[in-house]
Amino acid sequence: MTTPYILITYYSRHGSTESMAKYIARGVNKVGNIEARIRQIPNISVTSEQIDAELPESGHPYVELDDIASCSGLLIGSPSYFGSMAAPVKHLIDQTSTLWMSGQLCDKPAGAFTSASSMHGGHEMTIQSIMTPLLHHGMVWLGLPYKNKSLISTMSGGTPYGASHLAKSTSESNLTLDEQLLCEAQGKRVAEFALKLR
Ligand SMILES: Cc1cc2nc3c(=O)[nH]c(=O)nc-3n(C[C@H](O)[C@H](O)[C@H](O)COP(=O)(O)O)c2cc1C
Repeated sequence: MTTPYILITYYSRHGSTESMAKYIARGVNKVGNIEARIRQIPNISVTSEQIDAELPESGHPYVELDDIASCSGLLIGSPSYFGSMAAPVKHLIDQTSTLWMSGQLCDKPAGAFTSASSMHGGHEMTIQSIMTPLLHHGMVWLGLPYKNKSLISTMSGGTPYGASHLAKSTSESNLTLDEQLLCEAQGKRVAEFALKLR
């Protein structure tokens, strides 16, 4: 029997959201009997003729529809772009209509995480923008409960809707300890629920 996995898929241009994905995977892998699968979301092109390379130049492999279809839980990460998910993330989600019709994601746990460069620039809104389509899929939305003390102590990212990182500059991807702990807590929670819901 294959080990169940939580798919952590993200888009990241400057590394912050990718960094969060790694901490979230740590939380998943702490649970046991379930593993983290990290996949990046490819960028999209402004010219429809351009074909992306099949393999990314660096980092995690590109996500495929099969990764999404067979996961036991899903965590999607996006930088905050104008208070919403980045276009490549929406583009990926818009390719999941076959999974919506077959109900393959229904009753599976889900969450989202984001990196944003200003404190009030849309952390929560970005996470909520990802929540909407995943609710259409019938997924069971999981936030971050306040029993995680880092939600109170954080002076940067971290929301009850999902993990976030405050990247003070575009290239700043170092998470604070509170942000790291919240990422881990989110991964662990989704993994635990995935095992309960199976
Ligand atoms: C097109 C664009 C729009 C952005 N919009 C926002 C925004 O609305 N709020 C915000 O706080 N940061 C915004 N940012 C900053 C990014 O969210 C931030 O740099 C993020 O940490 C990048 O994540 P990455 O390192 O994973 O690429 C924007 C950046 C770009 C390029």
